[in-house]
Amino acid sequence: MTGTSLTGKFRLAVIQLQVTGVKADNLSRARRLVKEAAGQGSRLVLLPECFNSPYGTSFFSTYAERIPGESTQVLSEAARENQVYLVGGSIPEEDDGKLYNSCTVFGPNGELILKHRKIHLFDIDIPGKIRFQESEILSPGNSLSMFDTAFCKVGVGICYDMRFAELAQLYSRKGCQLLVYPGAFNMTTGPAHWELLQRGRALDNQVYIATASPARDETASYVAWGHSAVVNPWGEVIAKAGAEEGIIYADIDLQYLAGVRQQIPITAQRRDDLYTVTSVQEGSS
Ligand SMILES: NC(=O)CCC(=O)C(=O)O
Repeated sequence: MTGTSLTGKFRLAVIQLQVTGVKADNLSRARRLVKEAAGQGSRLVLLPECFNSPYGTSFFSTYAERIPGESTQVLSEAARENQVYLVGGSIPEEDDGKLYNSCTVFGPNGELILKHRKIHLFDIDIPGKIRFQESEILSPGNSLSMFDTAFCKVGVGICYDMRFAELAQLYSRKGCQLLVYPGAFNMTTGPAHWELLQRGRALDNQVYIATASPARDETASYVAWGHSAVVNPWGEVIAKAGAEEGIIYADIDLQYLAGVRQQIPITAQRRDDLYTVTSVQEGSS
């Protein structure tokens, strides 16, 4: 279903969850915070990357689940009970002997409407700072992932996926007005790039961007930067968390987005005769 509400506005909530090693606690806290967000009028709620498990290659196989499974059952119920679109962050997914970093999205009836497997695995090596190799354990997804809501079309990426401008551009060209990235940047790249990337993706594509990080836990093996945020199509940060657990809210205004696109009409001005970004998955939606 496409289209917008009568006002062209809807409320988005981003949950910056404190993720612990106890899966049941992560699930119950996520469920409680989804309810709280819905109670504040949110129609779309976003959870962080790896919301049911500590983030780290040594944890993925232990916490991995099939989909559907325990964690996605909780997400489905939370979406249905609260009548929200729920972007369920991500979980380590096990399928056919492989592990993926997968985001599931549920509609207000609790039905699974999308599964996105992280396309770009987080493999970096910054000497003296951080080395992380998701590809030692995980397999990449191979699909773009978009879903329709009653308000607008939404594109999904997971964390490192945000570094790839082409993906965001394709989502925008396919009609997405909001891009969501569950993510877990770290204490090196977080302060340097997290907000910059979000503002860049928003400005380049004249879309809203929402990111959800786990809350910071200084005792964890991987310390997440936090600072979940929402950025508008003008490139302004309109909601931002600190390092701790909490919910941030933003009103997504599609008339405002249309106004920005009208004032600075880069889409119509693009020189498709000189350059283009194409998907090998034409028709994917
Ligand atoms: N979980 C991730 O993909 C982390 C990405 C990250 O920190 C980056 O700098 O990129």
